[in-house]
Amino acid sequence: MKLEELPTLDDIDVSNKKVLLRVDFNSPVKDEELLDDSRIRAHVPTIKELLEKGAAVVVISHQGRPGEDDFITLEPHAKKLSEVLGQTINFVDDVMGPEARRRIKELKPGEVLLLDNVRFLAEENINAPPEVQAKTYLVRRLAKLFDVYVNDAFATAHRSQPSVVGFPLVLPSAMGRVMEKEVKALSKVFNPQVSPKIFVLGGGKVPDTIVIIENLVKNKVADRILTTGLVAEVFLVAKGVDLGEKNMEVLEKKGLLGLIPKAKKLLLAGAPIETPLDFKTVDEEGNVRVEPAFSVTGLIRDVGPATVKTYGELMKDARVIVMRGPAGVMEDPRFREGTRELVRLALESGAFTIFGGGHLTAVIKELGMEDKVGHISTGGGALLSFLAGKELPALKALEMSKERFWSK
Ligand SMILES: Nc1ncnc2c1ncn2[C@@H]1O[C@H](COP(=O)(O)OP(=O)(O)O)[C@@H](O)[C@H]1O
Ligand SMILES: O=C(OP(=O)(O)O)[C@H](O)COP(=O)(O)O
Repeated sequence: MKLEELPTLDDIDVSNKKVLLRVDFNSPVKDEELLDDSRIRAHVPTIKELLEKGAAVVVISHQGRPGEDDFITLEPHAKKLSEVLGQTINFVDDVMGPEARRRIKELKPGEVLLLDNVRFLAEENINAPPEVQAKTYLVRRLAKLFDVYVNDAFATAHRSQPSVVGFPLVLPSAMGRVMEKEVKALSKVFNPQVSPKIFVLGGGKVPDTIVIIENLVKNKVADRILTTGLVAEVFLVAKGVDLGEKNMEVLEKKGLLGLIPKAKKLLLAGAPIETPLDFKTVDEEGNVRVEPAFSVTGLIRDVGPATVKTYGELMKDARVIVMRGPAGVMEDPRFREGTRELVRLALESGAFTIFGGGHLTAVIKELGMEDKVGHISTGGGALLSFLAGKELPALKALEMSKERFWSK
């Protein structure tokens, strides 16, 4: 099935219906506060449209992952949503317990209820095929309270989790406006014929990024891959560079050392992967300095100026630049410069730019350069999986839903 053939809000009747709307409100967080509200704002048109069409809208999302600092309640998201929607949002600190179910049942057309972080449920943290996820407690408990399921969470479309792929198998389903816009825009802007294509990949989700790099290389999508963030550290170690005890400890604690053989394999196969020349580091006394990548003594926090310059030069040759994940720990203003400069250089390069992930969206806004961007995706991993030619489970599930409910 072609993606354009998936049902949208134009194809479903939601008047007086109870709609379960999966969004991605997952936002950068510091000290339990939201650092950026772009993802919340992005879903407002879908929510407004459903309300205007007479639906009672129950919104479901995740935030962070268990064990991470950003794994928090959606209470701040509810406050923000009320503000940007200009309407009071009902919030329940529960997902499928008696209180949540009571509030869902009582919700009236024109009202919005936000459930709490769906990853508070163990089931949501497991990836499995749609048929399996349709049988989870979450889906069995909640599906009977709804008439329609709408998936607007493009940024989570690469996850095969119950709230993404389980509901479409048991409820008539459609894409929300964000999902529709992303899928249509990316299919249009990402022309396989236009090259060179440079991918600048950073951030902290290294296992996902390595799988994506494998696909980018296998399908010959990327002409060059410039690594930053923790992704770069793994590739440097794979090249045999000694990053020092402290950085190796970080990689070990994050469970990233196991990825080194995969990274080595990619390098040995001649994958066009570049690594940073220098880093901004911090020592135990809190002194920040720039150190060459091959003789690092402090804790790596950002890429250094030589890396920015070299990557900037390489980006000048690109016709398409895809960037995802920050180059350093940009939550700390002392380590924001690498990410900011790389974003700026990409935007000034003249290439068509595609940015993904919550952190970079925040930087583009901060630079005030939104008008120079080719496409800002709400997704990071989902965007790259899509561009690397992988099937997105969320779309696959919507396709299965269409076959089950729409062809009758
Ligand atoms: N060298 C580094 N060491 C530790 N953490 C890093 C490093 N570089 C980036 N990070 C962290 O990666 C996180 C963002 O990664 P990720 O979630 O993959 O990006 P995004 O949300 O933009 O998709 C940030 O919290 C940032 O602090
Ligand atoms: O922020 C997200 O992905 P991204 O960092 O790749 O953009 C999505 O909310 C998915 O989150 P996950 O990678 O914890 O499944």
